[in-house]
Amino acid sequence: MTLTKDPVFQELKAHVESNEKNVTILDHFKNEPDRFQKFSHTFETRDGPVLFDFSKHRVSEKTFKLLLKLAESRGVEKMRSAMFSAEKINFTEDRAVLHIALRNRSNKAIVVDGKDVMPKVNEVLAHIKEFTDDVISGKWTGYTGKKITDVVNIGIGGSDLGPLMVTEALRHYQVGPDVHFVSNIDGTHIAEVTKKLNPETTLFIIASKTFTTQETITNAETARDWFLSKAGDKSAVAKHFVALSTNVPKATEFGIDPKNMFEFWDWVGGRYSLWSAIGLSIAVHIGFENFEALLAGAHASDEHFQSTPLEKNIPVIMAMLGVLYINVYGAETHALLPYDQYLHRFAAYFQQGDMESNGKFVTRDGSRVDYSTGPIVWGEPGTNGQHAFYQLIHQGTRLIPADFIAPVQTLNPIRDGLHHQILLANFLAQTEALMKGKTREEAQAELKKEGKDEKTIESILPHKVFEGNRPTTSIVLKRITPFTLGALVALYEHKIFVQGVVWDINSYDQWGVELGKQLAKVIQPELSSSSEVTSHDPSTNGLIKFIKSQH
Ligand SMILES: O=P(O)(O)OC[C@H]1O[C@](O)(CO)[C@@H](O)[C@@H]1O
Repeated sequence: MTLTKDPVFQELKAHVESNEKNVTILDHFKNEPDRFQKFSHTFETRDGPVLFDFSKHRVSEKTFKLLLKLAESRGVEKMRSAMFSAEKINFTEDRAVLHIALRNRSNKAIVVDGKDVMPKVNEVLAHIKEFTDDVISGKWTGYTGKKITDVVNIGIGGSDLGPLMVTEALRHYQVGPDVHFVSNIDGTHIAEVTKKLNPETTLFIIASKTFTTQETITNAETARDWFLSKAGDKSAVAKHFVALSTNVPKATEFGIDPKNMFEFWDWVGGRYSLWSAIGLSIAVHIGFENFEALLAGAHASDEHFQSTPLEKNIPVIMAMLGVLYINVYGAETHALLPYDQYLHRFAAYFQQGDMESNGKFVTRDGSRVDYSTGPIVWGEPGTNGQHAFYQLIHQGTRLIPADFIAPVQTLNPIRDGLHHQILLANFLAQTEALMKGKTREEAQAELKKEGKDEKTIESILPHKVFEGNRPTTSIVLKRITPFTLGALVALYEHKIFVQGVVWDINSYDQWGVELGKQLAKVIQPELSSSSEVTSHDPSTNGLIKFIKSQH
C-alpha cells in the first residue's frame, strides 16, 4: 500500500490539518511544562551522553503517537529485522544490506547465502590493523627506506566522502601520516595534491568498490605515472599502492600486489562503506584503536536501533519527524548544521548518504509515488552558515527543518574556552530564535526604544518581524570522539533506512547515477573527433561545437 493510501497516514494528515496547523511550538511549551523532558532522549555512550532534543518540533503528543503508529503500519520493524537478518532487501541488485556486519562488535554470526560473514570481516580488520600499525610505526617504508608521511586516498562518492568526513572530524586524534583525498576527474585535483608530495614518502590508497569507476581509475593511473616518473622502477609500486575493493581481479589487473588488497563485499553499499576496508585511510590517520572505537560507536547505535521501542528509538523519531515535514507540511529540504569545525564535511557526507539512498520516484513494486521522498540535504558548519544562509531559514518563505549538532567540550579550548562559549551561545540562540521568532509588538517596542520616529517604524516594522515556529532538533554531544562520531553517523544511517521503508522505496541501489555516465562515454570520443557532432539535441550539439571551437 502506498503511503498516501495508508489509513494511518490519512489520519495523521487530517489530524495535523485540523488541529495542529495553527498551534505553534511555543504554544506546545506553554501547554506542557514538562515538554523538554518528554521529548528529549539521552543516548548513553562510553564517552559520555548524547542528548537529542526533539521538543522544538511542531508535534503534540497526539501527532507523535500517530507518527509512531505510521512507522508501525509501514512495516519499519519488519524491514529492520529483514536488514539485520541479512535478507536481500536491496532486491534490484539482489544484495543484502549489511554495513551493520562491518561493525558487529558482538561478533554474532550473520549469515549470507548460507555463510557467516563475520570470519571474513574479522580477517580484513586484522589486515587493516597490521598494515596500519606498520605504516604508523615506520616498519612499512617507501622504496628508498623512508617512513610514510602522506597518504592519498583516491576514490569518489562513498569511496571518498566517508573517509574524508571522518578524517576531518577526527583530525584531533591523528597519530599517523597526513591524509589527502583525490576524487574529482578534473586533473586539477590530483595535480594540486601531488604538487606538495614526495613520492618516496607517499602511499596511494586506491578505493573503489567496483574498481571500474572512470574517475578513480583515471586518477589512479595518473598517480602511478607521477610516482614512476620520480621513482623510475616499477617494482617500487608495490610499496606505494594499495587497493580497497570488492573486485580483486580488476585490482590485480591494475598491478596491485594481492598482499596489499583489502577486500569488502557486494553487501556493503558504497555510501555505507566507511566501516569497511574503505576506512583504511581513517585507520592509518588515527590509529587502529581509534578506528575500532568508531566501529564500536556505530555498533552501539545498531543495538539501540534494533532493540529500543519505537517511542524512544532515536533514528525512528528523527525519520518520522522528517516524514511529517516532507509529506504533511511539504518541506523540501533538511539542513544539517554542526556547531563544530571538525564536522565541516558532515552535511556533504550525508548529501550522498541520504540523497543517493532516498532520491527515488518508484516504490518497491515499481509504481510511481504520488508523494515526496528524500529531502535535499544541505548545510555548513555554524557560525559560518549564520552569516550566509540563515536569513532564509529565519525569514524566508520555505519551511526548513534543521538539525543542530554541538559538542559541549571543545577539543581546542583556546583563550580559556572563549571561542567555544561564543559558539555554544550562538547554537542555543539560533534554535531559540527559530522557534520563538519576534512578534510585531516586540519589534515595535525595540524600534521605539532605539528612538525611531513613527514614520520610520511604520516603514521598517514588517521587515523586523520573525514568524518563528521553525522546527529544529538539537543534538548535543559531550565531546567529539571516534566512538561518539561512529554512533552519530550510524543513527543517521538508520534514519535514512526508516524513511526509505515509510516511502516504500529501495534505499540501497543508485540507478539514477548511471544515465549521465552512459552519455559521457558517448560524448568523450566526440570531443576529440574532427567531424561536426549532430547526433544530440540542438543544445548539446551547440555546446559541443562551441567547446571544440575554443580548443
Ligand atoms: O567505489 P566505486 O565503485 O568506485 O563507486 C563510487 C561511487 O559511485 C557510485 O556508484 C555512484 O556514482 C556511488 O554509489 C559510489 O559510492
